[in-house]
Amino acid sequence: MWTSGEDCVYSNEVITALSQSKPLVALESTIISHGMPYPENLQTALQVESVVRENGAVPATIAILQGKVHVGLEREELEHLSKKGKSVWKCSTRDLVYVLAQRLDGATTVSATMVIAHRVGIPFFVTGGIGGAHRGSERTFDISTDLIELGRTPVCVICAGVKAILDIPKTLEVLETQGVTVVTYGQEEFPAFYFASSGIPSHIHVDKLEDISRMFAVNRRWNLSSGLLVAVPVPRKDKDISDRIQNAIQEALEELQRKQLTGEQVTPFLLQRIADLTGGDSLKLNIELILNNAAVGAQLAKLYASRSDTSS
Ligand SMILES: O=c1[nH]cc([C@@H]2O[C@H](COP(=O)(O)O)[C@@H](O)[C@H]2O)c(=O)[nH]1
Repeated sequence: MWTSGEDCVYSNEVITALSQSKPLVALESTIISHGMPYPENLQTALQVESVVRENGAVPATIAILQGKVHVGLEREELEHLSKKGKSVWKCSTRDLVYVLAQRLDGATTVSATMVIAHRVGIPFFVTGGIGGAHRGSERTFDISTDLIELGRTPVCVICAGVKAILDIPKTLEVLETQGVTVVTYGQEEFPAFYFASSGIPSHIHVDKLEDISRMFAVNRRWNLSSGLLVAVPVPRKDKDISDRIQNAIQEALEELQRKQLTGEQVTPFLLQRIADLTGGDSLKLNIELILNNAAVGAQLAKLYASRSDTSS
């Protein structure tokens, strides 16, 4: 446990869980500030935490507030981040030292949340979708740090696959290069966030959470530096919504090209445009898939905590 009270503040719920070795699930905060509008972001963050509790684990939403790492947020802190939205620093691994040193507020992305979760000893982390290799990344080099962090931080990340706004085959190639084990839960095809189907077969798929728990136990026993990425298909398979989201993705990508946005602005812009163009349907699906991931992640954390062959 990271005991430096100077830099790290734990919520009471998280402190108790850590001291009693209860299963914990880390949650990111960029999804709250940059991934969704207010008030849906606040409602979703609270719901995700409830789903984690209902499934037998303790939620630890991670963010940086006035230069301190918070592991577990109180309601007013969640409200603060939700309302400040995109004016909060989008903090990926490269930004951590700046945001901490300047005593800023930072919403942690998948990469920074992984770094912090690992540091405080939380092996499971639930999110919606990870960042990836953007379309055209062979020219722009726009590849999310999330993929690199997965290669060097041994945390089990539960997501709904990789968004179709990204280049999915390239994303999987980069993960392979980084030595990341990617496993799809419950189907053969790798899921594409809004869509259960991507047309791309998974390198590894399993049907039981016990298999994933055992894989992560091996990862930890071998002391690997890489993480385990678990892809959980979105539960709703509605052809009509899928078609509308597919069209919206095309339109949003064309707008992106015209606007010439780059770097950390790309993902929030696309998510917002797709939500606008689908009249909020993509946002509803986004919320559904995160809640589903939260249930799966909490069950997995609980299962893992009951193993007799692990120490963490
Ligand atoms: O559906 C979502 N996917 C991803 C993100 C966030 O976007 C980050 C990736 O950003 P970039 O593509 O700039 O690396 C992820 O780590 C995550 O925090 C999000 O808010 N919503």
